[in-house]
Amino acid sequence: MITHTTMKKTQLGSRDLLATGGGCPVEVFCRLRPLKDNINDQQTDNSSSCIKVASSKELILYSSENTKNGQIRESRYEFSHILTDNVCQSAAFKELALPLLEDLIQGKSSVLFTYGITGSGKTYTMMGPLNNPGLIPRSFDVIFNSVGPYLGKKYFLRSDRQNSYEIQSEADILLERQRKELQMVRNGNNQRVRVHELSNARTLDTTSLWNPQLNENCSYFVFVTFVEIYNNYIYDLFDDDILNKAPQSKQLREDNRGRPYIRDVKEIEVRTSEEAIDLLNMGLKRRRIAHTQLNTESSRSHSVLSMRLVQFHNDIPPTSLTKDDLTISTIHLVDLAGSERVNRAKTVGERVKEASNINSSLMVLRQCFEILRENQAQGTSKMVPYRESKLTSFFKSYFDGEGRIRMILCVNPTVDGYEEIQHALKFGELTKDVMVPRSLPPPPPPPVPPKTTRIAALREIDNQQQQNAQTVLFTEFNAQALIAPFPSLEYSLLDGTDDEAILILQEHLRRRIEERQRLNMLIQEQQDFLRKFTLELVSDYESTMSNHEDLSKENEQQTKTIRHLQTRIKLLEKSQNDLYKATHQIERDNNTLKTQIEERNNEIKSLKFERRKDKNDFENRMKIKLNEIEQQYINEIKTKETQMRELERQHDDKLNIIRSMAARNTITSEQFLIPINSASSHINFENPTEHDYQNQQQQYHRVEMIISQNNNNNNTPTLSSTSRRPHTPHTPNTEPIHIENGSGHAVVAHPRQQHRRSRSLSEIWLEHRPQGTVQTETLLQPKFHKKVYTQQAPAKEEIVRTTKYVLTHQNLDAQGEIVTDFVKGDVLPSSTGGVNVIFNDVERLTCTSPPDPLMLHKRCQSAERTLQVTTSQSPLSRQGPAVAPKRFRM
Ligand SMILES: Nc1ncnc2c1ncn2[C@@H]1O[C@H](COP(=O)(O)OP(=O)(O)OP(=O)(O)O)[C@@H](O)[C@H]1O
Repeated sequence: MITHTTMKKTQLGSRDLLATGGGCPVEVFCRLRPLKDNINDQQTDNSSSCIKVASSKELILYSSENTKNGQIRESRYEFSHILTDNVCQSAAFKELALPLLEDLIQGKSSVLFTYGITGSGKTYTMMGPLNNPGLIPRSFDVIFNSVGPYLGKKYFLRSDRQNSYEIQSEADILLERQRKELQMVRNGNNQRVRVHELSNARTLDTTSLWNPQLNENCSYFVFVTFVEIYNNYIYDLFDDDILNKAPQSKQLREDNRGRPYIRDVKEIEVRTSEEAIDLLNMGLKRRRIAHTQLNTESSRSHSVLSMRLVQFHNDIPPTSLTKDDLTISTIHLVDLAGSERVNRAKTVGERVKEASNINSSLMVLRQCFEILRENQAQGTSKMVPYRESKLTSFFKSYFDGEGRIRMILCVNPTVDGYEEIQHALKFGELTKDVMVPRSLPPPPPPPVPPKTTRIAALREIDNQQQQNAQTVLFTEFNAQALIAPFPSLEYSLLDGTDDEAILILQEHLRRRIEERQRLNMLIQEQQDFLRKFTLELVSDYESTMSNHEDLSKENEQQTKTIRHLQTRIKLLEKSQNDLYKATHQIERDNNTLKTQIEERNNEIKSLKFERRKDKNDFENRMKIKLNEIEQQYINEIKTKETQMRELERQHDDKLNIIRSMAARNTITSEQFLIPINSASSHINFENPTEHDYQNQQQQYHRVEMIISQNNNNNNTPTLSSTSRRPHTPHTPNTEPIHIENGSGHAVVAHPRQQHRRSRSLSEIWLEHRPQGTVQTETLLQPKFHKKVYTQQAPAKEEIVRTTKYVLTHQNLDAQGEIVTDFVKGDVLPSSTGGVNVIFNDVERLTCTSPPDPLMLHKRCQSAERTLQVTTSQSPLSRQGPAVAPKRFRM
């Protein structure tokens, strides 16, 4: 029965098993390398050791640099066992590998790693030199010393290439043997001869395996495979194709029980230690090594030598033997490539790539152990990254409990590798705490017949053979009797009457007849036996043939299934490759997009930066411009202020004149109300604007009109001199002026609004009344003391003699009434000797039809302060007015 115990373990799960106490720890042994290289007899660069062995399980590591307070830093590490530098190869073998070989014979699997930094003695420990072999050659010796006498027939088992074996028929065995011999003849056997020479040169390990449980009633078969994992690709070191320039890497697969196996790997049946060591040496020659600064022969790949022991009980007849009757156990001896720091090993080119691959696969191994430990210590269930490297994928089932795991931590205790040693020791100590599920014990062996039974059986066979031989001898004896010579009758036959002779002859003939009858009977018996035997044979043959046919059919069926499965696998592989390609493409696209996004982001950043810079520039320019504009406006305002002051000064002069005139004149009509604080009359004397100035001008004009009317009507209230407006508009007198009219009503006038134009007698008016001007019948007419009248455009000489100019202009308004404008101006001499007329006033006389008397009455009642004059009292008669009554508004 096959005793691969992995699957059940895997299904149970390591945590469950550990929880139930079913785990066993990874055993970590530390082997110290002597400082002096025994082989090359070279002293290493740094001859002082940084390691001191404290006990068989503990060592102390000393730092090369002192601490701050001048003390040497030391750290302690504990392992399952420490092998000091004086432990020889044989002792190391007994300590490290022998227990695993005992397990192997008992049907248990295991894996033994050598781990360490480059040049620490891993290959030395595993392979060793010819005269001082390492663990692998010694393991071969011990295994063949133990099971050698009980090896089964060669080629009886053939690997199914999926971790199991098929049982071969006699014919298949014969064919296989012929094939192999033919192959050897074809190969010229050169290589084998050469490696045989090597194996003969080595020192044989005579250690015999003490194994009381070795079952002598079993047949044993030993198979070996040898692969290397280089740059995360698996190569078969037994495959001659590896000598090609571009060797094909092997795929890692899982069998139907989830155990990894290497597809199409060459598994060679070995019958002697020499044969195995020959193969080992052949593989080693093919393994990739290189010269580095730290090791003249540095392994650039992880090598895995797997020795598989298959056993079955002899009491099972070969014809009824099945796969399930086989007990298969494996030991994997793994020589890991050394971790190395590129700057220390001074590697370049291809070596750097190798080193990075080595380091990364070792890192995955470390991560697996670390996560396993974390999961176990903290009860977490983090995913263990087995699949991240071929090395860990291959041994995944061992982490799940297929067998024991042992690790030899090789250390070269030179001081200059302190940090790396510390790293390796830490890892070793951590690994020691990792638990792997315990392998299930192999199934109980089928009842083994006692040794005596076997011998008795052999004796029985021997007796039977002897009996058969005797039967044959007996038969031969009787045959001799059958041809026994007649008795001598020379004398008797001469005389026909010789009765005595006749009697003798008769007797002889009678005996011969009897003998012949007996022989005939015997022959008959033999014939019957033969016939029966032949019939049995025939029937056996027929049944065998029918079985054979059945098997052939089954075989065909299975071959078809295999082919079908192979096709499917190919298809799956193809689709997997496609998926890989697609994934790679997606990754590439992804990277491209990421790069593009980064570029865009950078562009956006630079644009933002530029925009911010532009904005700052613009703001600065704006500030400068605003300052300039502000300055310009301030200058303009100052100029305007100066101009305004000048105008004010001129008007002050005029006002002074008006004031003096106003002191002599009276206001007659109470209807002439000067609006006080109305929107139109409001002037800001503090900061007078052009509009204020115009308003002021209009007020002057009104006052003039009032004065003009007063002169006509002689019905005037008195304007007290105290109520005159102040001299300057900047210091306005806000007190109202009280004016009494003739009817005793008090009217209020604002002193500032009582400006009037100068009426100095020195003024000479030039009245320009164009031809066709209609004489209106208005009551109010402008009056000029001294005036020159003209209908034409005045000549320069006429204007020079005058100081004031007035132009009478008429037009019709929307109601068809005549509107008369008196446009007035000051005549001022110009600097070039001419004159300028500066127009500064317009008086308008407007005629409007009178409103409804009722409405008029109402309006008079209201407190509306509008200046109005009613010139006609005639209401609307039935006949209608001959001349429409007029109302004048100023
Ligand atoms: N225990 C030892 N006794 C004597 N010599 C040793 C021992 N261990 C290692 N050496 C020597 O040290 C040198 C380096 O050893 P080895 O090649 O085994 O290192 P390694 O760890 O396999 O290195 P790499 O990882 O680079 O392959 C070899 O010359 C070897 O002979």
